[in-house]
Amino acid sequence: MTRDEIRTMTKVPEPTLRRLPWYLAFVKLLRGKGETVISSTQISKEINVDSSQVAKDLSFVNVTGKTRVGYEIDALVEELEDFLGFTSSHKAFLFGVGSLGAALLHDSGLKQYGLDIVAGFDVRPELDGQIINGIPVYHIDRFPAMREQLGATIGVITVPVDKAQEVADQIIAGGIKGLWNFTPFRIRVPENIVIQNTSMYAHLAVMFNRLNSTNR
Ligand SMILES: NC(=O)c1ccc[n+]([C@@H]2O[C@H](COP(=O)([O-])OP(=O)(O)OC[C@H]3O[C@@H](n4cnc5c(N)ncnc54)[C@H](O)[C@@H]3O)[C@@H](O)[C@H]2O)c1
Repeated sequence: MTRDEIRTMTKVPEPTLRRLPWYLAFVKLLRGKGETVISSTQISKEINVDSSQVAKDLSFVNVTGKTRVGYEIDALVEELEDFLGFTSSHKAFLFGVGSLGAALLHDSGLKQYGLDIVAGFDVRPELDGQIINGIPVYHIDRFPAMREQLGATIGVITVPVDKAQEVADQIIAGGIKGLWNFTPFRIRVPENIVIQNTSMYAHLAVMFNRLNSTNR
């Protein structure tokens, strides 16, 4: 079996997937400063991750470092972006154009990372037909037709917590395959559906807890 075949068959550990964007951001910064090569030791020092772990993480990506020289930065950036799915465009719909949903529609950074929100949906009639940051907003009733027309397969969920499951069921039935859930509700999904829960507040709780224990 070739190295590439082994790579595609191996399930990438989630911690690796979480660390790789940190490496990417760092090497892009270095590239901006005119650097052309980087070693895993340098990445390790900057990101504060063991250098053998950095090498192991990068072994999932299609790059090979040269002994005592390291990785070519251009190639590393290109391969990391490609590997992380940031170079291809993933079409998404956003459900719940309230305070968080509208803020996400305003975030142009998502597109740079490969998430292209092509429409927003809400139940409030006054939002139907509005354009936010170039993105059209429709009444949720128009979801089946728009799904057919625009072909998005990812749903960003920013509805009130008590509506999360209902909206998820509705959009999965309509063909959505991946959910990026911002609500604090643990949405249940069929096995073939990918779900990613994201909470700023969970990170905040970790920070508060650490602050309390370090400043005691
Ligand atoms: N993950 C995070 O870090 C984070 C941060 C902020 C808020 N949240 C969560 O995000 C969600 C939204 O918060 P918010 O402050 O933007 O609330 P909000 O009330 O401002 O917005 C919710 C929107 O959803 C719409 N909505 C209600 N039912 C709907 C349905 N069936 N289909 C489509 N749209 C529907 C409402 O009309 C409203 O516009 C909440 O669940 C909140 O807990 C998460």
